[in-house]
Amino acid sequence: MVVTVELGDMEKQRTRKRPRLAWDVAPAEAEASQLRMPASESLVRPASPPRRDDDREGHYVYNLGENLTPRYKILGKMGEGTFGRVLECWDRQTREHVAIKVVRSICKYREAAKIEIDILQHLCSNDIGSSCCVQIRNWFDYRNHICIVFEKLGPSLFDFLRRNKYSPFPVDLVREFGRQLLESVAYMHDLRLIHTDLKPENILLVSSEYIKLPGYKRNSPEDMHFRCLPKSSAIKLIDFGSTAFDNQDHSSIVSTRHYRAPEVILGLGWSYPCDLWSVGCILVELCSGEALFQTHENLEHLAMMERVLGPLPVHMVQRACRGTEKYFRRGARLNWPEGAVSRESIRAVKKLDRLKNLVSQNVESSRASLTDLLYGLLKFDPSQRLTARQALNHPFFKNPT
Ligand SMILES: Nc1ncnc2c1ncn2[C@@H]1O[C@H](COP(=O)(O)OP(=O)(O)OP(=O)(O)O)[C@@H](O)[C@H]1O
Repeated sequence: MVVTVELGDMEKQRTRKRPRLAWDVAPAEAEASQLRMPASESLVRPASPPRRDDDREGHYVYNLGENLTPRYKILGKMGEGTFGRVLECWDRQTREHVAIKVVRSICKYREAAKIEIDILQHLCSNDIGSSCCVQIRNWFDYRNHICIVFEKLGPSLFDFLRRNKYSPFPVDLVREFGRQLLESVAYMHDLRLIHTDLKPENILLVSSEYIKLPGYKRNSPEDMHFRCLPKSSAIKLIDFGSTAFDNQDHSSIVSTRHYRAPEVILGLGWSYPCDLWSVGCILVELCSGEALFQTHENLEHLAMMERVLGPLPVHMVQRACRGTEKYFRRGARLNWPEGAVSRESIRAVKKLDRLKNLVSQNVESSRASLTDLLYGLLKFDPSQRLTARQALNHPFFKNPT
C-alpha cells in the first residue's frame, strides 16, 4: 500500500483543533473570493497592522493573517534560527507561497543579514538552474527588520528523520541526496565561498510530499508500523548566514558541533575541506538515522573521531594551537580515556564502531564504495580530503550497484 500525503497537512491535522479562522483559506479560495469582491473593494490595498514593540530578543511580533508590507500575507511560521523567524507568506504579486526570513532587529543580525543577501544574490546570479542552493526572490527592510524572501521549500532532512523516528534513508536515496549536496558545495567552492554550516537541518526537501509504506508488525497484527519516504529526492541547501569568502580570516570556530572538522577543533585554520568533512558526517547520519559524533565537548569529540577513523596524524597534533595541549599526552597521544569527564563519556565513545562496521550495520548494497567515499571525505588531514568535484566522480556516484 502506498499512501501519498503532504507532510504539512499531517502537521495541520494534528493541531487543527480550533475552528478555521477567516484568514485561513487556501490561496485558490482566497483568489476566488477576491474575484467575487465588488470592484471598488478589490482596489483597496490591504492595510499594515498597527506598530508593536519587538519581543525581548528583537523578534518581530505578528499575528497570523496580517500583512508584512501590503504585498505579503503571513500564513504561518516555518522555522526559527539564531537570526530570526521564517514565515510562510502568500505573495499577492506573484501569487505563490514564499518563505520570508524576518531577521531580528539587532544590529549584529541586521549586518549579518546584509552579507547573507549579498551571498544569496551572488549565488543566484551565477546559477544556471542546477545549483541546489535556495533561490532568493526579494528582500526589504520593514520596521527595522531585514526580510529575505525565498522560494518556499519543504521539511529539512533532519525534520524528516525525526518524524520518521530516526529510521535511516535507503542507500539509493542517500546517493541522490549526496550527489545534490556535493553539486551545491562544488558550485559554492567554485565561487570561492565556504558554507561552514552544513547539517541535515540546512538541507531542505523541495517538496513536502511523501509516501507512506507499511512496515513490519511487532506484537500484534494491529501493531502496524509505517515508514515514510519523500516522494521526490530533490533537495536544496539553505542558511548562508555563516558562509565565508576564501580570502577572509579563517581562525574562528565554525560549524555546528557534530559536523565540525578536526582542523577547526585543533585551531589549525580551515578552508573548503571543512565543508567536505561535514558532508561525510551528514551521509553517515542519513544512512544510520543518527548523528555520527553526538558530543558537546572537544576531547570527547576527538576521542570519538579516533574510535571511528583511527589515530589523528601526529603532524596535526604537533601543529595544534595553544589551548588544545590539554587534550594530548606528551604532545602526541590523545589524553583518552584518562582525560574523560565521566564514565558515561567513556561509554559513549566505546559504543561507537569503526566506520567500515558502521556502514555495514546500516547499508545493504554499495557498502564498499560508500565506505571508500566516506573514508575520503572524513580524512583527518584537510589537504588529503576529497574535494567536492572529486567526490562527485567517486564510484559510489558514477557506478551505482
Ligand atoms: N526557503 C525555506 N522554505 C521553507 N522553510 C525554510 C526556508 N528557509 C528556512 N526555512 C526554515 O526556517 C528554519 C530557519 O532558517 P535558517 O536556518 O535560514 O535561519 P537561521 O536563523 O539562519 O538559522 P541558524 O540559527 O541555523 O543560523 C530552517 O531550519 C527551516 O526549517
